[in-house]
Amino acid sequence: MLKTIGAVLVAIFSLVSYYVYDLIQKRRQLDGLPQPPMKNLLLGHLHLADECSKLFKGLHPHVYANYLRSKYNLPEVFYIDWRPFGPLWVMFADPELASKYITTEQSLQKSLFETEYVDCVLGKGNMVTIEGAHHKFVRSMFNPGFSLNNIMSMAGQIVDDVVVFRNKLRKLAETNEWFQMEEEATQLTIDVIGRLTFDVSLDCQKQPHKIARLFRQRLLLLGDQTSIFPWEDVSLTRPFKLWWNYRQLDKAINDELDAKILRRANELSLDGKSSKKSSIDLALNAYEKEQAMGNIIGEKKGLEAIRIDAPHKLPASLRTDLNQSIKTFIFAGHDTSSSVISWSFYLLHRYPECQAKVTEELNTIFGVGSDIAEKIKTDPYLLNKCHYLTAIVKEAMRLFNPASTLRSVNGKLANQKTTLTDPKTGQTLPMLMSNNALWPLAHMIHRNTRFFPEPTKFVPERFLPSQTPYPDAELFTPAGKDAFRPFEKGPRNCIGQELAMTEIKITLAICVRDLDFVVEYPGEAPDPQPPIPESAAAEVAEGTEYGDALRGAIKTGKPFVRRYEGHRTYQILKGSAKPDGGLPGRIYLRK
Ligand code: HEM
Repeated sequence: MLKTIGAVLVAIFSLVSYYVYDLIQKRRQLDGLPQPPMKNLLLGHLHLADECSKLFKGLHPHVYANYLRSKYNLPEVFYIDWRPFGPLWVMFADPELASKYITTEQSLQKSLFETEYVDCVLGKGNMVTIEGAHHKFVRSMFNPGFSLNNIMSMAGQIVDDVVVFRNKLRKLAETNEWFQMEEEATQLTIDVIGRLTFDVSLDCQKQPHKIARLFRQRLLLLGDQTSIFPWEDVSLTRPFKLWWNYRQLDKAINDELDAKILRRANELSLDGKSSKKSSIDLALNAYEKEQAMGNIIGEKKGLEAIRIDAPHKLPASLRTDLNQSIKTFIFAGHDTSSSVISWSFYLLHRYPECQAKVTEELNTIFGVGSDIAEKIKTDPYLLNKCHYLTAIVKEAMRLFNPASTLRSVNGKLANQKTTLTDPKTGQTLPMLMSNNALWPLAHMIHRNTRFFPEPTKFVPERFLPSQTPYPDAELFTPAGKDAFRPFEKGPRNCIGQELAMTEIKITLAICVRDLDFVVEYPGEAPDPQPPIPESAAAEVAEGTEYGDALRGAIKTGKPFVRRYEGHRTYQILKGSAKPDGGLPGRIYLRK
């Protein structure tokens, strides 16, 4: 017996020793590469994971690398080693290198850290995580539905949904009711996605819709995604609840899809094409055309062309692609757009001079006291003249970007570059190392002072060459062409970017001239406006009032209201980067 126990102990000891030895060898590969200081080879940068998760508790982890870069004055590509509790990160603050090696000139596969999470939300086979020919097929089927021309042709319907939103806000202003802006904006963006996808409003703004409810429930079920250490977020019932929620969501979407197919069958004109412009209509048109030409992968050539005019005629693989794509549009499109709408309201209140400028622009383009909703319906291209409004949306997304991409080098693929050369330092940097993830971190790139001087300040004019206070910024040079990347770049960029920009601009154009949103967190003074620091590292530095108070609270464990770069409305991770607390507050009619 003693012999057996002894043998087991020796085996465990040998395994642990080998594991530690292997980890230390892996950390040694980072010698001489740009990185923050390691405490020792055993712990790597885990002490920094601990520091960041305490200083920025509750915040979206995309703030960590930006903080470490300023604190340790790191170059524009650097490594952070969180193995074995996370990946070896390769962080990019240089937009040119990010596009050249990761997203555009060479477009790398999505990283496992991204695909595992997204597949858990949407199920396998969704547009965000599929690769290669399957991705090309699905993307090209949906491209027509998301083209700018098609979105502009649906502007009138988007206006109808925005008018419901504006009327709700007006009512909330009349009753002086406390509410969460992001909640209201999310119902609007789901209605807009419904319009674009099915050609009917899901009417979420008027009554709760099953699909929206199940989806929101799903995101909540996924728990805390900010935990770095596995023991921080454990739930035994979660897998079952997620499975049940998935079944219901799948069914609800299939029901809506079948209803759409039946409506389309009635709408089919004599030549067999639907004149409707929803993305499902256009995708079915594209599929039928490709199928008639024998271009569908996996189908034999010469099969008789089908017309999908009844739910049972939808091929099973196409049903799965459509169902997964609808889920993806809701996932990728609802809270990203609603967050930008929410932050734009917040920022316009905080910066009255910007509010005055946008009001002046709206008055000039649409007329003083005009019904902007009606004017956009008559001529949606008037939106193209709203240059300052567009700059506000861009600056809101620069400061509070809702999403980004994570990639990895797959050693099995031929012709893939596995090292990069940083032209500024001349150093060759490996991109392929054990368990690593490459992050062209929009949050950090958007704070790169070469392109965005005084990065923590809200300055919409920086996007307008004739008005920018930073004419020497590299944003206006070829090097700066990819510096603003809220929708990412290359073949895997956001398919919904024209829809997002159009719906956000329509919403702001219709609402912000008359409505003023003021933040109010429960139990806190309304309208918090902490000073804007030079950087996040300067804000939390020891010796500053906020930095010392924060450290005191960390030590004592007392509750503490955090802020980031001078904003109480910091970003949290819940599917995407959203405003903390759903951006709570009250709305007022402007005099
Ligand atoms: C302000 C709003 C939005 C932002 C900031 C945003 C941002 C992004 C980003 C950064 C990606 C790349 C993700 C990755 O590589 O993993 C992406 C992909 C995607 N987005 Fe958006 N998005 C927005 C709105 C929308 C909307 C409204 C839709 C559709 C209704 C949408 C649908 C998608 C889809 C389907 C993908 C995957 C595309 C592909 O891989 O081919 N997004 N988005």
